[in-house]
Amino acid sequence: MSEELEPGIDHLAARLIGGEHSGGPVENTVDLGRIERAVYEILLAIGENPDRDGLQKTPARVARAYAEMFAGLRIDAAQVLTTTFEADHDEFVLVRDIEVYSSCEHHLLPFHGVAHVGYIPGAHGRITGLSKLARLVEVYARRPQVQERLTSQIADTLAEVLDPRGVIVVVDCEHLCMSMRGIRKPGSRTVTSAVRGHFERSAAARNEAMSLILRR
Ligand SMILES: Nc1nc2c(ncn2[C@@H]2O[C@H](COP(=O)(O)OP(=O)(O)OP(=O)(O)O)[C@@H](O)[C@H]2O)c(=O)[nH]1
Ligand SMILES: [Zn+2]
Repeated sequence: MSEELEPGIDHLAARLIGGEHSGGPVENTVDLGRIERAVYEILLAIGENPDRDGLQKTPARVARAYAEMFAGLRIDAAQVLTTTFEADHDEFVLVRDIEVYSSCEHHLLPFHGVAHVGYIPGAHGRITGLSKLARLVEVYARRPQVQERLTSQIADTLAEVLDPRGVIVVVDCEHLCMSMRGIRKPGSRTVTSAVRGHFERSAAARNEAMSLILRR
């Protein structure tokens, strides 16, 4: 079993989130060996034989998958937004339907769906690259999460770093912990929203943004 994170994994995580260029260096490492030992124990505990042919590499595979799924824990989200541009544009900017794969922190099962991220640039007219909004979603999604916190973390980081007039974030996901186990309601969606600045104060601005978010 490997004890240290393979160099390739950190690079993979870095590329996924933005890497040295926009996500900052990945400073800490995941203890792959520890995950492997734990997964080996889980396989024993469910009554499987972890040493049978098909399962021999499973603990190592799961460890690498976890390193990727939780790579966001080791990345400073604010670093993702360091590329900003001056622009005359002071109207609403929205990136819709950003695919989200996250893990619920209660069951470590996936929840997946879409995020819609919009903001109105601030008085200084600074905007960020559109892809950076999706990278911001990635950084927070690749952590053990609850959907409410994911939504507000995206909104708060945008509000802090860009100092925009307003921010609106809507996340719409299906939680596999509600679909494949427990209450077993496949297809149910959870929708969470977070508004900051102008969108908190103005119902008209909120409604206009929501109509663009919901437009099909
Ligand atoms: N608010 C919120 N709840 C979540 C999220 N993801 C999972 N949950 C819920 O977390 C709760 C955990 O409840 P518990 O009673 O401690 O755990 P449980 O016995 O496995 O619950 P059931 O899922 O109802 O079987 C469940 O109601 C989940 O649906 C999330 O992102 N936000
Ligand atoms: Zn869950």
